[in-house]
Amino acid sequence: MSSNITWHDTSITKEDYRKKNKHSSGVIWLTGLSGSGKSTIANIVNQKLFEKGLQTYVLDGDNVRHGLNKDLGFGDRDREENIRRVGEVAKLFADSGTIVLASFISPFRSDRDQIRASLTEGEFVEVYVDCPLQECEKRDPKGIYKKVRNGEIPSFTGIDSPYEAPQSSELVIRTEQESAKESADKIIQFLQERNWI
Ligand SMILES: Nc1ncnc2c1ncn2[C@@H]1O[C@H](COP(=O)(O)OS(=O)(=O)O)[C@@H](OP(=O)(O)O)[C@H]1O
Ligand SMILES: Nc1ncnc2c1ncn2[C@@H]1O[C@H](COP(=O)(O)OP(=O)(O)O)[C@@H](O)[C@H]1O
Repeated sequence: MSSNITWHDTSITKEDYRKKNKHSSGVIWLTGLSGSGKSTIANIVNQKLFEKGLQTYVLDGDNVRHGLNKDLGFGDRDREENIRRVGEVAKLFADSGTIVLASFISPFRSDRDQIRASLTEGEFVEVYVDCPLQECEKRDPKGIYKKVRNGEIPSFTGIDSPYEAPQSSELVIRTEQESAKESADKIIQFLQERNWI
């Protein structure tokens, strides 16, 4: 299908962008149930890194589904395509020297692993935002679980659509047991240990 398309190398490389920014780049991938705390934590990390003068950006499921992926729903195939496209976008951001905070349910292990494989080793940090369904449902920040229980939303993750928890993520964050700020600090500490920042 793409046999007539040629890849163009640019004269400014990822390393050049990183040198200019004075820090490394890559993808911090937050995965977990709806309401587990992905967006909240991604936002705190983003704000803290931004305040340090770093080049960062948040890619968030709800937002991306308003634009780039507004043609996609929540069947297995559409979720897979959602994550594939977002993975490609995240890779472009990483190539531009940006630290990307990607916050998506991303329920399928193979989809997340494919993004890891598409990036250079060490550029993908999987963060499992672990929170029991019962607690997510109690929080229900958008009132979405209420709608699910009223039968208004089919194929909802954790209810009647699967969630495959990571088995070897770089970080596990238990948001029922720690504050969002503590979780954000853990991620930042990890980036410091890995010499990203
Ligand atoms: N059926 C169903 N299942 C799960 N989630 C649903 C569904 N319908 C709508 N929503 C809302 O969409 C947000 C999840 O979008 P994602 O792009 O992260 O999902 S996925 O990775 O493609 O599974 C999710 O937002 P978050 O709460 O931020 O995770 C929900 O608010
Ligand atoms: N430790 C915590 N970490 C993150 N969010 C928390 C925590 N404790 C309570 N919350 C609350 O839980 C909700 C999580 O919502 P959100 O960040 O939108 O989750 P997600 O993006 O995973 O759907 C927010 O209302 C947030 O204030």
